[in-house]
Amino acid sequence: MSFVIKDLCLLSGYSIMLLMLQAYPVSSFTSGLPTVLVICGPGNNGGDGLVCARHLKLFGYEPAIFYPKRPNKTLFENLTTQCQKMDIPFLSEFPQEAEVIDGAYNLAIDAIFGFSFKGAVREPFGSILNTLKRITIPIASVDIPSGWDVEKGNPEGLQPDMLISLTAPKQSAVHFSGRYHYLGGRFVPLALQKKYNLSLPDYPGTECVHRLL
Ligand SMILES: NC(=O)C1=CN([C@@H]2O[C@H](COP(=O)(O)OP(=O)(O)OC[C@H]3O[C@@H](n4cnc5c(N)ncnc54)[C@H](OP(=O)(O)O)[C@@H]3O)[C@@H](O)[C@H]2O)[C@H](O)CC1
Repeated sequence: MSFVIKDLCLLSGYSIMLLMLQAYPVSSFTSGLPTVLVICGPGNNGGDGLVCARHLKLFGYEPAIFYPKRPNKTLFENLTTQCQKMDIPFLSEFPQEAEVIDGAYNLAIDAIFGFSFKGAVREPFGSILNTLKRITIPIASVDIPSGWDVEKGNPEGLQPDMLISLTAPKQSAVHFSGRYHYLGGRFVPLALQKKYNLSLPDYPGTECVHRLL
């Protein structure tokens, strides 16, 4: 059964936005605008970030995107255009100082790498992750904290406040120690659940997300 990646990115990105509304509602941002920094990587995890930014904007947040390595693929070009047409700013460079990020944003969304991350981090993402490790505003990681091994995690890596597992929690999720762990993406057909012996929780009613922690 082949999924259409773009649909799954769209569903995942929407699910991610729903969790933001639950865990970090606009009203909780006491210091002014609910500004959110979305850092997008070069693959589908980055695609999730683009979709999430667009939905956050619709719900009253003020996202800004840093997207340093953009694949020459129509899907990602279109997702980028959608954000541009919604006046979501794309940063031309990444603030190296953690204090600058802490001062300008109330939340960071880590949509850099998901389950295809492997090996030593290649630039510019090594520097980006080093800065993100020093910020004090909450970080929400999409699917897997970027820089973590999908199974073993990374004790020296990012320690996000929120983890949004997509489809099913990855093995590394056992190492997650933040406050919020959600499962998003109500799009796994029963046949696939049975085929991969996935024991996914039931989503109540019309919910697309499920809080695990
Ligand atoms: N695949 C699906 O069914 C869906 C996935 N979703 C989300 O997407 C990710 C997995 O997406 P994928 O595109 O397979 O890969 P990533 O986004 O995790 O990584 C993308 C690229 O990152 C580069 N990379 C990998 N390792 C490193 C490294 N050590 N240093 C620097 N860069 C690295 C690599 O690109 P290169 O061109 O540089 O080789 C990867 O291609 C999944 O986790 C979900 O979040 C959708 O949500 C739904 C469907």
